[in-house]
Amino acid sequence: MIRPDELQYLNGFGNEFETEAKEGALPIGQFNPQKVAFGLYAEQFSTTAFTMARDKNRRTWFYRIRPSAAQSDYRPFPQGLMRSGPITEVPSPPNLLRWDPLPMPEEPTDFVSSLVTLAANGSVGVQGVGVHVYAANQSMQNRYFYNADGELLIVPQQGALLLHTESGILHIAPGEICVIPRGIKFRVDLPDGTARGYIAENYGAPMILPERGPVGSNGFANERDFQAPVAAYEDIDGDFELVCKFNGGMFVCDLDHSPLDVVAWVGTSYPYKYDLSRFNTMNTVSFDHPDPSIFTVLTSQTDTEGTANLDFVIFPPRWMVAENTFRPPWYHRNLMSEFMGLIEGVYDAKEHGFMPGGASLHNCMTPHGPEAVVFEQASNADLKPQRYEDTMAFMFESRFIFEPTEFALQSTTRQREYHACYSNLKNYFREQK
Ligand SMILES: O=C(O)Cc1cc(O)ccc1O
Ligand SMILES: [Fe+2]
Repeated sequence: MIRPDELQYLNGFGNEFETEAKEGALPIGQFNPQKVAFGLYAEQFSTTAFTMARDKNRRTWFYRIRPSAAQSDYRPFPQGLMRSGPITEVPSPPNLLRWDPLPMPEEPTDFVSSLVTLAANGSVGVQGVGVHVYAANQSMQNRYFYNADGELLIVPQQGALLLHTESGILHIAPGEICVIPRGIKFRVDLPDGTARGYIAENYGAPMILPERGPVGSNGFANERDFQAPVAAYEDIDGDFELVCKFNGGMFVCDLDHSPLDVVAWVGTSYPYKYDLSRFNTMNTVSFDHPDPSIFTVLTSQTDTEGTANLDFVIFPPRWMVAENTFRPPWYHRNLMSEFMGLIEGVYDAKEHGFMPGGASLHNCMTPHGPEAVVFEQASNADLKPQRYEDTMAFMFESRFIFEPTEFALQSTTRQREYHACYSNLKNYFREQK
């Protein structure tokens, strides 16, 4: 298996990149010459409408051994526990919800077969988000996958992923993330034998970097730290399956060659990775607890300004220095709905029960905040500078209510007593009267 240090990347966010695995494969000065070099086929791949504004337009030209059209008809593929928004199989309760990590499978299970939907919102393929988890113990064999319903933001929690994509190869380990555009074909190898993590399937506008406002021209996630792969191709014949998720359904077709046969590409739509430790965290150096939007890595915007389809927010290691301040998250009720996961360590609002690989869901107007014991500690803490170490929680935040799946509500991993973490909050007012 390829080692991470053998891979090369193109640095930057939102750039038009060009890369060729064989010198001379990229046409110069035009996109579709009468004959492409080396007998390659030209194929345009668009992940925004042709007419999208120039700064948001995403399309890539592939120069490949065979066009993607060289494939069989599709037939149904087992749906498993993969679901899409809207979730109508069970009513969505406004309850606080939390889950233990998904156990590793006992049977050989690859990335695609292991996908389980915990929640989804919006309308598949158009706007909204699907929230999935994976727990796999086998590399994908003779099988490739693409998602026609949205881009995939993959957040590994345990075990690295080696992603062989049409655009090239990416290695992501826990602490890194990647985004795979809608439609890009890929297969997943597991360098560590097993892997577990979270996925936000973004049906809406492709993710971009949030504005920096008065912070200026540097900080938060910096463009130069995003990495796209260089072109790499497989020229192999054989019996292959191409699985796809399309309009919420799972389908499969046959191929007699590898679909990862792109020798060169130029464009603005490509997978990219980001190391979360590169996030330049901003926070108060005086008092009070800022809104968590200050930790936004990537955002998918809607037509309503400032109201995201999906924000990807992290809670990284950082110094806490706020004076005369209750430092953990305050108690709150929000318009925006919050799905949270934990990559490693402990999250400051929840020292118990929110485990690496686990998840919580606090939907629109569902009240939450620090558990009772954290309230006691933080209200009485000596407020010297304190470094939060070895921790990385994240949030998928959306304007649309995350509807849990039937599996999520019925699963034995669901912590039915989660709400009890608030039951010991005392009436101090009466004591102090
Ligand atoms: O609910 C949470 O833990 C996420 C969160 C963190 C924070 O610091 C402020 C608000 C918020 O929703
Ligand atoms: Fe919250």
